[in-house]
Amino acid sequence: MNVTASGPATEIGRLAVDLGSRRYEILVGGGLIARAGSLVLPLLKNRRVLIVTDATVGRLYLEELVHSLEAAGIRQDSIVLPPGEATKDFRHLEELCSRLLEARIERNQMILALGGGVIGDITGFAASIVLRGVDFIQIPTTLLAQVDSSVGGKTGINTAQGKNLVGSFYQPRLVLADIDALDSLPRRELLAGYAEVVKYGLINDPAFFSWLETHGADLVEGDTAARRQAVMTSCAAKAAVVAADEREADQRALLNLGHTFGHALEAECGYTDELLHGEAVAIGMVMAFELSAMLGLSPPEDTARLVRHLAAVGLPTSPAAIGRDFDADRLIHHMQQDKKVKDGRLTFVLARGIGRAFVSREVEPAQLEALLARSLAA
Ligand SMILES: NC(=O)c1ccc[n+]([C@@H]2O[C@H](COP(=O)([O-])OP(=O)(O)OC[C@H]3O[C@@H](n4cnc5c(N)ncnc54)[C@H](O)[C@@H]3O)[C@@H](O)[C@H]2O)c1
Ligand SMILES: O=C(O)C(=O)C[C@@H](O)[C@H](O)[C@H](O)COP(=O)(O)O
Ligand SMILES: [Zn+2]
Repeated sequence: MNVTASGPATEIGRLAVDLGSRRYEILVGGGLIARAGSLVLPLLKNRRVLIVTDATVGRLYLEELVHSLEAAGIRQDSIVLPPGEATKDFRHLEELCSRLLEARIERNQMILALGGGVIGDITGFAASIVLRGVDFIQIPTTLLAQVDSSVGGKTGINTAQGKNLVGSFYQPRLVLADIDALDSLPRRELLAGYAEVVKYGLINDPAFFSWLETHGADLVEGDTAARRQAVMTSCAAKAAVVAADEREADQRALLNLGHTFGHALEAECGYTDELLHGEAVAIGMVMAFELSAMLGLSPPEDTARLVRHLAAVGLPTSPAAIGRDFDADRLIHHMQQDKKVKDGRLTFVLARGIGRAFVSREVEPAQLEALLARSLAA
């Protein structure tokens, strides 16, 4: 943990994702939506943009964004999709592409994705395929999107076979993370995003995990400085991984900690509000630590410490918290669709303790079954 984010809330924190000619900046601070016009202007080849948002975010922030663009002399059209994970599907992708084309989008125009991870993922994917590629900018409005989904260029949709199974690697040209937008976020959504923040501590930053144990509750309760610090630290961690391994040949898989289990739980819940992505990740991270402890790799005290912290802020820590019965075979069936499967073998992100995650293809089917039997009985 070496990013410091002091200074007034309106001061802009700047980070970069170093991808050579596709390098882009992540700007973090207050009031960025209101300043978006002047911030995006230098990247535009044409003074017309297309905004994609969802109905909830649109009601809250579209007018402010449009006003800021107009003040900078930028014309805009907007497309509003329904809120929620169910929007990340083929039907809405088709609708979005059609509406971009009906709006006569041109290759030299910019798309602005204003919203959470759902809007960022589907808009980024549409941007990568419409006219064979149009530039886009991420304006993330959830904690999850600010610390994770807006950075790194994973775009896509869910399919009947599983989570994010159709998509592309397509980097944005800029990320504008306006931390003031987090003030209107429902607590449940904020907590879901917090799970991905905790993930960075668990992967390779034990000092950040300790910092979260001290400041996490303040962050959840609305402490702007704590939010800014957490977004900066998370984005710096993600940017470093993405710059080193953009297409997940190797170490980017660490960012998937908790996701092999989490995505299987989400699939079983049908991508509804029953289980949010971040909640699934919280439970999945505990399961990854339990599996690591079961294999004698990680001290059981670290699993207990993780569970204590997640529970203290109000996140679920086991499948039982979801309130439905899961079948181990069905979860394994979903896991077999994971994009990390190689030569038919599941890949897991395990840990040797907090801050010491690693990628493993050594988990035997019987060990996974034993872990699931234990987790599902808890
Ligand atoms: N591409 C990646 O690297 C990556 C990383 C992590 C997660 N994801 C994906 O992100 C998605 C989850 O994203 P999410 O948690 O942001 O969900 P989301 O986009 O569904 O947003 C959550 C809810 O909050 C509302 N909302 C958004 N901003 C708001 C605000 N400022 N105030 C009030 N309400 C607001 C939305 O309308 C929505 O109802 C999942 O599909 C997940 O797979 C992608
Ligand atoms: O950026 C990454 O890489 C991640 O794995 C971040 C995850 O938090 C995110 O949920 C991602 O969409 C999962 O990727 P997937 O490849 O498992 O679908
Ligand atoms: Zn995730």
